[in-house]
Amino acid sequence: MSTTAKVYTLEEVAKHNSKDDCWLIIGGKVYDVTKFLEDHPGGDDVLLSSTAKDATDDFEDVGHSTTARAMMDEYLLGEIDTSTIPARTKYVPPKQPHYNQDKTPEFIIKILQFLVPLAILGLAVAVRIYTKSESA
Ligand code: HEM
Repeated sequence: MSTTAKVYTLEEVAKHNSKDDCWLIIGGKVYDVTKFLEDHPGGDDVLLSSTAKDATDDFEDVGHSTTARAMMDEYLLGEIDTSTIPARTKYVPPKQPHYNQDKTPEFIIKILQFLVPLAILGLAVAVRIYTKSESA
């Protein structure tokens, strides 16, 4: 066996994504599982849906047995050029909508927040004084 394994790009591997031609990337290696599709205990659909990407997580999530891992050598083609696999996208939380959506200038809101309670208080005092002088 040759010691220099063939190195494939993701683009190259991704072309093999059908029932008649199915390649997988698992643990940095490339496997041609076309002949195994029908015999895979987990079914062919899961294998096909794991094509054109790094299927390591899919493979590991199932918790494959050592028997399953030993079988893989039979389908080994070569290695994947890891630089061709896009890095995991980091979760970016959506931006919180701004509270002040109507674009009213902030300072007007601040002034109103101060003035409205003051106006209510003033009105209350005025009513009180007025009713007092009326009853006197
Ligand atoms: C060369 C690659 C693969 C080989 C040789 C392989 C082999 C096997 C074997 C032998 C089993 C029987 C259970 C065991 O011994 O662990 C199995 C089950 C299974 N495999 Fe794979 N598998 C491969 C890739 C994948 C991938 C990429 C997925 C994607 C999700 C997958 C999903 C499953 C599922 C869902 C089961 C059924 C588990 C259950 O019902 O208990 N396999 N596989």
